[in-house]
Amino acid sequence: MKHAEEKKSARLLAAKRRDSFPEQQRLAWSDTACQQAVDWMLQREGPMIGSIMIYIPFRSELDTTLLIEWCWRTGIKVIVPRCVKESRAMELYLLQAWDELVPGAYGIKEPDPVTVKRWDLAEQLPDIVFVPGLAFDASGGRLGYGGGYYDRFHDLLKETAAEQGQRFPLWIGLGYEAQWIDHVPMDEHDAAVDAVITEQGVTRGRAAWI
Ligand SMILES: Nc1nc2c(c(=O)[nH]1)N(C=O)[C@@H](CNc1ccc(C(=O)N[C@@H](CCC(=O)O)C(=O)O)cc1)CN2
Ligand SMILES: Nc1ncnc2c1ncn2[C@@H]1O[C@H](COP(=O)(O)OP(=O)(O)OP(=O)(O)O)[C@@H](O)[C@H]1O
Repeated sequence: MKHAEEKKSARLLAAKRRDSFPEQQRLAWSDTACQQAVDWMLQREGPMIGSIMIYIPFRSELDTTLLIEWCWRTGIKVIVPRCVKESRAMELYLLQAWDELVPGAYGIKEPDPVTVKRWDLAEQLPDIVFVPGLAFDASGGRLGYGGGYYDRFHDLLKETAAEQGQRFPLWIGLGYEAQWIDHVPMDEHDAAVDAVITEQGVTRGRAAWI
């Protein structure tokens, strides 16, 4: 990987910066950003959204609670991943209530694999995937924790979309304004986001059509 060292130091810096904001500030930004995502989903043209895939926040990540609860109230299906550490893959589950989450890999809350309904990608792809990040840049660059989980999942989605003749989901980053950086070092396997939503609104990456 060409940018391994550069990414490592960028990760440390970005994590430190994101952690430095007081929790109350982060929660306020999070709720506003979630509301921006709701407004965008309501205003965008095309068929109504049927399902989203979204992360459950850990550490100082943007808190997605408001967006998830809005989807539940609106009848939009909420799909949440679970990490399989051995293969660095993600399994998907249909989340319907908070008590379906249990402590999982890396201390992230994940759907209880024993009781929660599995989501079969081959049957239906989510319409939107909201991805977490340590930092984003204006051309869709995204810096993650380095597990490659979302990049690998992006490949799987691509294959599945091609096999099933389904539309590829919108790939949207969620973060605070404070998470913009000038340039995210991107390797060939890195998936760029179509847009980033923050408390200030939607910023399109290379996909001006969103
Ligand atoms: N909420 C949430 N869920 C998510 C992600 C995420 O970023 N946020 N992921 C997005 O990919 C995956 C989890 N990826 C992770 C990868 C590494 C570490 C981690 O703790 N890394 C160590 C350093 C690793 C090492 O090199 O030893 C660390 O940061 O201290 C955590 C999560 C899947 N689920
Ligand atoms: N599509 C892929 N197939 C196989 N390995 C991959 C793929 N994408 C990434 N990897 C591997 O995963 C590791 C982490 O990649 P990278 O540093 O880009 O992670 P990241 O995008 O920051 O993390 P994440 O997506 O988990 O937030 C690298 O070793 C990389 O080679």
